[in-house]
Formats: sequence, structure tokens, C-alpha cells
Amino acid sequence: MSAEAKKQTLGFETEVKHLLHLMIHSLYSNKEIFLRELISNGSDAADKLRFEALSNDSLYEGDSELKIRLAFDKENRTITIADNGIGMTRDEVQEHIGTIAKSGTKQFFEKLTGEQAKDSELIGQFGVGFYSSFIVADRVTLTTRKAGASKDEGARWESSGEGEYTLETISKEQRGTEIVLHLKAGEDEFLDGYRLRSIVRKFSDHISIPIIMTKEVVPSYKDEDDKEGEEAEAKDETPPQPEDETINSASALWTKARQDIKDEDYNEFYKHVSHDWQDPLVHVHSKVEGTNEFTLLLYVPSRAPFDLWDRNAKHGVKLYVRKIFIMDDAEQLMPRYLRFIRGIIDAGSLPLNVSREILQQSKQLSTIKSGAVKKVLGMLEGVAKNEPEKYEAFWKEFGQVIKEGPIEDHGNKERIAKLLRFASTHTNTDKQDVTLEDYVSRMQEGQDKIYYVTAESYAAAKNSPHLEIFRKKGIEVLLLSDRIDEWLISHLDEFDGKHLQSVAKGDLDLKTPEDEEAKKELEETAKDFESVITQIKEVLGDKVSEVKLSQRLTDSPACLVADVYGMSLNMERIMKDAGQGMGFGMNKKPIFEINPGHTLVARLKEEQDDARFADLTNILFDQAILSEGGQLDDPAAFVHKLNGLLQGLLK
Ligand SMILES: Nc1ncnc2c1ncn2[C@@H]1O[C@H](COP(=O)(O)OP(=O)(O)OP(=O)(O)O)[C@@H](O)[C@H]1O
Repeated sequence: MSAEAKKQTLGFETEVKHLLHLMIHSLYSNKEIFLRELISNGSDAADKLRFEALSNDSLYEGDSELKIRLAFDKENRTITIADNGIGMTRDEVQEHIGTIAKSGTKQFFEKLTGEQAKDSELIGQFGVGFYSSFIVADRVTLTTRKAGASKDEGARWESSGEGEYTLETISKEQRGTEIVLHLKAGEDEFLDGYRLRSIVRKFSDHISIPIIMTKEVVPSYKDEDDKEGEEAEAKDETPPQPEDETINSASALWTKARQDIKDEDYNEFYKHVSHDWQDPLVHVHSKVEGTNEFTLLLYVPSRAPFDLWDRNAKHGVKLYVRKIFIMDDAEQLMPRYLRFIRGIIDAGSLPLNVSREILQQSKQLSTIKSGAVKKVLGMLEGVAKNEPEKYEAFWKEFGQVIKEGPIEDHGNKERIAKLLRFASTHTNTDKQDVTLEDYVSRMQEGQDKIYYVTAESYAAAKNSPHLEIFRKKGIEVLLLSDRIDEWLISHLDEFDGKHLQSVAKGDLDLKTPEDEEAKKELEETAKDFESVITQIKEVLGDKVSEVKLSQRLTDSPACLVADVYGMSLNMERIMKDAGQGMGFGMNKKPIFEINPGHTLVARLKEEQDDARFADLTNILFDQAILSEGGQLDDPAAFVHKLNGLLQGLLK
């Protein structure tokens, strides 16, 4: 026996134990799903073999009828699930089984709180897969051999799910994977053919290869009189060959007509392709005719996957060609902003021998992609229109990703823009539920722009001094505080012919008659403030590009305004945080606007003492930074100056 053939005892990754514990507890009321998960794996293994065999027929080893066999043994209290799919090498077993080598796992564990209830919720986002065996079994034996490998290159893995597993090389006649579950005490309900059949029909009917069980001998109800004769007959006959039966409908779900598919079937298929254990939020099933004929069955999950923000996360759409699985993770099929979409696309017109390289440049595939994107957008539009509550749930989970849409997908910009939802001064809550269309319908007479403010948090946006004049005039402003918003807005400069305008950038031009009036008045006032403005400029030096009287303030004494062509101050901060080297200062300096109607500014005008003038000016400037959500370079100096003034009050 070679060294590696020896039995090894290996430890699970530390996280596995915790994960197993959580899974078992959160799934206990739904424990029959272990069967769905194992059958799902068997079906994936068959898909993989079928694809590999396209270019290497010998992998079938003369047996191309792919299937899954399910059996139970009452005496030994075991359930066996066996497939003749691709199988695994010993190394693959070590890599895939009992190890969580999925991207994003680490982040997932960081999110766990240790509180059972909360963590159970979270874990729903994490596929259960093979581990679900341990919900019902206290020992699991997996034997497998890779298709095309020699018979003595099989592997046996065994574990009781408690931190360790053994792995050894064995000889295995049949390629594929066989899993034996040694049931825990109390799980005997699964040692029942009727129960197993009904679970398969409920969860795995859509699996496209046959799931086979031995036909059970149904006791026949014959006349009492016949009984003796029958027994006598049975005695001298060898038992009849057990007969097989297929217990699922074994056809690719997406090839069926919509009206023949039940909601449960759609949901179970979703769980199979997505490895999610919750029902999806919504699906679209559609056949697109034409030269590039294809069928798609795509889903929106009800919860964001745990790796939604992981750059390396897998994409969720599988590519099939005429029912043959071609590949997972087909990033050519969905743009990044729809990366949460799960399901399949069956491209009838692609050749079967496509490779990843060919796909990358395939014109046909990009046509299919754009057709699929349109279907997905159509589905979302439908939900938004007809099922607003569902859309709200969708937006909560995926809104931030959809906001990448106008940046990534110019062709569909208008359509995506209509799917966006924002918080706004109209509703004054942090709930993002205002559409751009709603906004436009509420625009005031003469208003020709869609106004927004960006800030680091909803509170900072809502309380921004820049909103004062808008609130006073009852002009709605969108309150943007998601990180992505700055980028979104830089790519979405227009909606329905209306320019999107930051309230914190450039000159205000509200285009109303009162506005013109106010402007004139301000020009008059400005004459009075000329010398104050010059003095403020001297104090602030190159911290600002300009100082002027403000039209936007009613309650606050001062604010900062970004150059109309420059970055907003919020954007500058984001860039700085992201270490983009574009720190405060690289951008054009902000304009410092003061409110001539404010008592502090009036006080400044009267101030004779230069030192006090400088202190007050610096305080107003720092306050303006703070109310923008910015950070002070020297907070202690600010506090010191402020206290100086306050003490002055007490004298
Ligand atoms: N019957 C099988 N035949 C061949 N490979 C298998 C089989 N079962 C599992 N595997 C391999 O083990 C890996 C891990 O399986 P597991 O069920 O834990 O997770 P998964 O199916 O990848 O995803 P999830 O955990 O989200 O369900 C699979 O991706 C596959 O590579």
C-alpha cells in the first residue's frame, strides 16, 4: 500500500464545527432537506460529467445513462444516495468535503453574533450542501471515484461531523459518488420508502436525471383462500429480481410549459441552482425565439447572498446548451449589477463544444445576455408596478447593487433609473421609496432640475444646511447617503430631460420669480458686507476659494459649497477614505457662504477686535465642515476657540 493510500485522520477547518452546529439547529424543523441537498449534488455531478464527456466520450466508461439511486436499509439504519456522475479524486474530496473553501466565508463568520436566533437567519444565506447530512446522521461515509480514473483510485471519507474525518484510498468499481448516512437514533422515519419518495417528489422532482429506487413489493390483497397457494409458491421460487422505478419526472424544468409548472416546482428548482434554502422573491421564465433562440429561468433571491459584495463571488447564472450543462458562474450572462440573479439560461443555438474562451468572444452570447437583461428588468418593473411591497423588500436587499446599473449599463440607463428608489425630503424618512418619476411629478412651477444632496449618513443629508432654502420653499430634495450614490449621480446626470443638480454645488438658480427678487436683494446686501467678506478671506486664506453671501441658508450661519464642476465634498471624503490619494485639497477649494440674516454673522460684521473676529470666523468655518459630515483637521483647536467664546458670554 502506498503511503498516501493509508488512512489519514484530518481535522475540519475550525469554522466547520460552528457552522455545522448552527445548521443543524436552525434546520431541525426542516430536516428532510438533507435529501434535496445530496440529490442536488448528485445532479450537479452528472451535469459536469455530461459536459466533460462531450469532448471525451471514454469518461462514460460505457455507461452514459446518468442517474441517482436512492436506497435505505432498515436493519443497518442507513440511507444511501449514489450517483454515477463525475466523482472526485482523493484530493478533491479533501478540498471540497468538510472544508469550507468558499469565497466570502471569512466575512460571513465575522458577521455571526453568537446569538442563535440571529445567526440562524444569517446562515440561510450560506448554502448548506453536503453538511446537511449531519442533521439526520451521526456518521457519514462517502466513497467516490472520478470518471476516467482507474478503479483503485477511489477514496473513502468518513466522519461523525465532530471536528475530524478520515480519508483513505480504496478501490471502487463504479465511477461516481456514494453517500451512506448512518442515521441518528430517533430518525427512523426516513427508513420508509413512502416517506423518501414523497420527499423526492416534493423537493427534487425537477432534477433532470432519473432518481431511482427499487420498487417495493406491495402486499397484494388476494382472497383468503388463495393465501396458502401463494405461500407455497413463494417457498420454492427464488425471490424475483428487484425492479427499479424512477420516482421523479426527470425532465429539465425549464423545457416545460409555464402552465405545467407549479410554484413549488419553481421554488425547489431555485434552491437547487442557487444553493439557497429560502424561497426566491420572484422569477421569470421565458423562451426567446429567433436566430438566437434561448430559454431562461431566472430568479431574484429573497435575501442578498452573503458574498454579494465580494469581488470574487461566483455569478449565479448557469449556462446550458440544449439541456446540457456547460458552465457555472457564467459572468458573460449577467452584468455585475445583476450579479444576485440566479438561475439558468439554455442557449439553444450555441454549439455544444463551446469553451470558456469561445464564449468570451461569442457575439451570440452577448445578444443572449442583452436579451436576458431586458427580461430581468421587465420582471423588476412588473414587481415594482404590481407588487410594491415585494419591490420594497427587493430594494432593501439589492437596491445598492441596482444603483451600479446606470454606471455599468448605458444602454438601459433610463429603464434602470426608473427602478431606483431614494429617500427624500418629501417623505422625510430614511426609507428609500421615492422614484424619480414621483419626484418629477411633484416639481414646482418653473423648477427645471431634480435636486439632491449627498452626505455620509441619512442624518447628515437630512440636516444639511444646504436644504434650508429648499425646505422653506417646499422644493423636494433627494437625500442620498449610500456610498454608491456619488458614483451613481456622476453617471446619471439627467432623468426625463431634467438635470440632476446637487444643492451643495455651484450657484443656486431656482428659476422662480421670488428667487430673482432674492438675488437682487442679496446683491444690495453684499455691498454692506464687502469689507467683512474681505476680512474673512484673509482669515481663512487658502482654505477656501471664495467667500460670499448665501442664498441657500435660512437658519445656519454658514456653509461650504463645492465648485460646480468639481467633486462634492462628500465625494472627496469617500475618495480619501478609500485611499485614492485624492485627499481634501486636491479638489478645487470650496466656497464659503455666509448667511447675512444670521445673528452670528451680523455680530461678525460689528466685531472690532481682530483676534475675536478670526476666532469667530474659524468657528463658523469648522462648523460648516462638521455639518457637512466632514472631519476637522484640528478638533482640539475648534473646541478651544469655542470655549473661549462661551466663557466670554459668561463674563
Ligand atoms: N455527489 C458529488 N459528486 C461529485 N462532487 C461532489 C458531490 N457532492 C459534493 N461534491 C463536491 O463537493 C463540493 C461541496 O459540496 P457542498 O454540497 O458542500 O457545497 P456546494 O454544493 O458547492 O454548495 P452549497 O454548500 O452552497 O450547497 C461541491 O461543489 C462538489 O465539488
